[in-house]
Amino acid sequence: MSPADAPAIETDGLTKRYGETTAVSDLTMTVDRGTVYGFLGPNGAGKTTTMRMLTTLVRPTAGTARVVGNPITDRESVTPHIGYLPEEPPIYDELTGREQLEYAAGLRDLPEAESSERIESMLERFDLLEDADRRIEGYSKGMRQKVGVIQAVLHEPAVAFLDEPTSGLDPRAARTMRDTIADLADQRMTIFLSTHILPVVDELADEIGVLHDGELVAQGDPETLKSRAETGEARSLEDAFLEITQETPEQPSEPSAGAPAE
Ligand SMILES: Nc1ncnc2c1ncn2[C@@H]1O[C@H](COP(=O)(O)OP(=O)(O)OP(=O)(O)O)[C@@H](O)[C@H]1O
Repeated sequence: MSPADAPAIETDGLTKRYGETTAVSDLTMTVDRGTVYGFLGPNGAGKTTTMRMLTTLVRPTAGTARVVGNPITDRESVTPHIGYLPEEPPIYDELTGREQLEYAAGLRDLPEAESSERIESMLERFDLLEDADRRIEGYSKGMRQKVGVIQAVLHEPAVAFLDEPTSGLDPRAARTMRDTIADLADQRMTIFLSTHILPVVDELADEIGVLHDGELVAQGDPETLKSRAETGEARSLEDAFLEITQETPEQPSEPSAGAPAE
């Protein structure tokens, strides 16, 4: 399969252990191109570890994964196709917002004319134009977050991994963020979206995966996850999430509703 036809993400038995702790256990999943995949799970479920493996920052203990057809063990083949917004975006206090984005574009070898146009339009979209020539050390948390997101998608990667993209944003900026994610997905970018803010996932995700104690315990589109398996009755995504991730030591991997994970 050529990279152009390959799914955005495919994992097979992906596992990461840290000593006695199994952070991610036998994760097998497929994310289609151009979709928003909501990646949910309680604190410590293994979401960040999964994203760090898929972005080549951490090596799996076992299993395999491909991002647009490229094995994650081959960092050079994967990185041109991905963007990553981690919890703490890698930005430099001593640069201005605009300089930071120009620097990020340079690392990606973007042609200057194209990148400066894109930087301007993203700065405008996120209401950062007025502050673009101030040093980042004077930015608020939300302003830093905006710069982090812009630099994750500036090179129009095939897959953007976004960890809590609306963190620290005021309601208007959070709205802009959600609209931007929807626009990017319309342009066939795949968004791998990890957040605890369930209405954001409910609004944007085509598919949701729920991780619990390192295992994928439920997967499906939002409506499927929200409908009670036994009665078909609808509930909120929050109710579904709480039910799926409640501690059931006797049957730890049996979600009570929603499509079971593959
Ligand atoms: N570098 C590490 N060394 C040891 N244990 C780790 C390391 N990174 C993660 N873990 C452990 O792996 C498990 C999964 O952590 P991870 O950060 O992936 O969870 P998460 O789902 O992203 O949580 P949160 O929602 O709180 O950010 C946790 O038990 C954590 O303590």
